[in-house]
Order: sequence, then C-alpha cells, then structure tokens
Amino acid sequence: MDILLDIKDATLVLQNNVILENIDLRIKQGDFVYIIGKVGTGKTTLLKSIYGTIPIKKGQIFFDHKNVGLIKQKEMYLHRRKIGMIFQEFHLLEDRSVFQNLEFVLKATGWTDKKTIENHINTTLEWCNIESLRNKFPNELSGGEKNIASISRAIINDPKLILADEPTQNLDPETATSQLELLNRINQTGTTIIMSTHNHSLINKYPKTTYKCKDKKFTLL
Ligand SMILES: Nc1ncnc2c1ncn2[C@@H]1O[C@H](COP(=O)(O)OP(=O)(O)OP(=O)(O)O)[C@@H](O)[C@H]1O
Repeated sequence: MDILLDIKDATLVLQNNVILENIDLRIKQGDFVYIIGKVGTGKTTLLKSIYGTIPIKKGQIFFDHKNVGLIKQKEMYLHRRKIGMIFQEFHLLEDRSVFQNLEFVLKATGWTDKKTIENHINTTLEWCNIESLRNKFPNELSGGEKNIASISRAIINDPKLILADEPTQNLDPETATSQLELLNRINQTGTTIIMSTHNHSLINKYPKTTYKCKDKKFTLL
C-alpha cells in the first residue's frame, strides 16, 4: 500500500516551547491509528501540523508525497481539501444549519451545481444516519449530535485522511461506541484515520496501532 503520511524527524514548537521532538511516523493509505497521551502532551499540535495550521520547526511532514512545510499559503486549500479535520471544539458555523454547514464547505472547495450539492449532502447525511438533523442549527444539537455533524462535514469532500481530535470526548459510552463504529465504516471505504483519544475502554474494545505522546517524545506503544 502507498505511504500517505511520512513524518521525518519533525520537531514542533509553540511560542518557543518544544512540544514534540524527533517525530518519525509512516502511515499507509487505509490505516486507522490512535494517538494517546495525557492532557497537554501535544496530540492536537501534531494533528494541526499535519493539517498545516502549525508550522514544523525541524524535519518534514510529507502528505500525499507533498512536503507540507513547503506548501504556499494560497495553495493550502488544496492540501486541506484532501483532509477532513474533526476538531475538539467542532468549529460548526453557529448561524447555519447542519445542511448549510456542509454546503458551505462544498461551495468553498469549488462545488457549484446546486442540485449536485444537495444530492451529495443528502447522501452524506444519510450515510451518517443524521437526516433528521438536516435543518437544525448547532445550538439545537446535543454534544453527540454536534460530533456526528462534524464527522459528516469532515467526510463531505471524500478526503484521503481524517484527523479526529478526541471525537469521543464527553460522550456516553454507547454514543462513543457508535461514533467509533461510524469512523470504522468510513475507514473501510479506504479513508485513512488518525484519531487522538483518552478513551482507553474504546481502544481495548477496538484495538489498533497506537502511538503515544509523552515527555516530548512520540513513540509506538
Ligand atoms: N497556541 C498555543 N500557544 C502556546 N502554547 C500552546 C498553544 N496551544 C497549546 N499550547 C501548549 O502546547 C502543549 C500541547 O498542547 P496540545 O493541545 O497539543 O495537547 P493535547 O495532547 O492535545 O492535550 P489535550 O489532551 O488536552 O487535548 C500544551 O502544553 C499547551 O499548553
């Protein structure tokens, strides 16, 4: 299988503090891996560096054979179009319904035909089993519903990679399990997934290759 993500001796720094150093990681297309580690050990920082919102101080991150650190700002949208990011804070637009949130992403990434956009959104909502949330606004959604809405937004452009930052955080065990099952279904269609989590019971239930952030080091568990 093709290598989708290749991190070579990368060091990540925020405000002159080294967060993680000498990270080496290779991920193949179709893999599903976990990243664990205590609060503040750098999981989010690493995901954001792959996404291209936090610069790489030393070393390189190659995604889909492109060096992320060398992508020009005006071309960054092409990189991000290939990645679905599920943020801890969801980042749903509050003044738009779930449908409109998805529509916003599609329009921003070059989709123009109204009917095609509508069909695509409907198929995605159906796939995630959230047709009933179509016209709801974020403030009308529970935490778990916001979570699935943000998963549906992450997959709307059929990304090669999903970066899921603690997607089961604050969910009851049953909802957390169904969320992970949804991510597993997405993974089975060939999408690569990197998920940061604190949820050890889910890791035990659905074991996968796991990496750990600790003391600025990134290691295979
Ligand atoms: N914008 C920022 N500027 C400076 N330091 C930051 C910034 N964001 C995060 N940090 C620091 O970087 C470190 C790593 O944070 P990060 O959010 O990557 O950790 P995390 O492992 O994802 O934690 P959590 O499990 O709480 O989500 C922390 O010490 C945090 O205080």
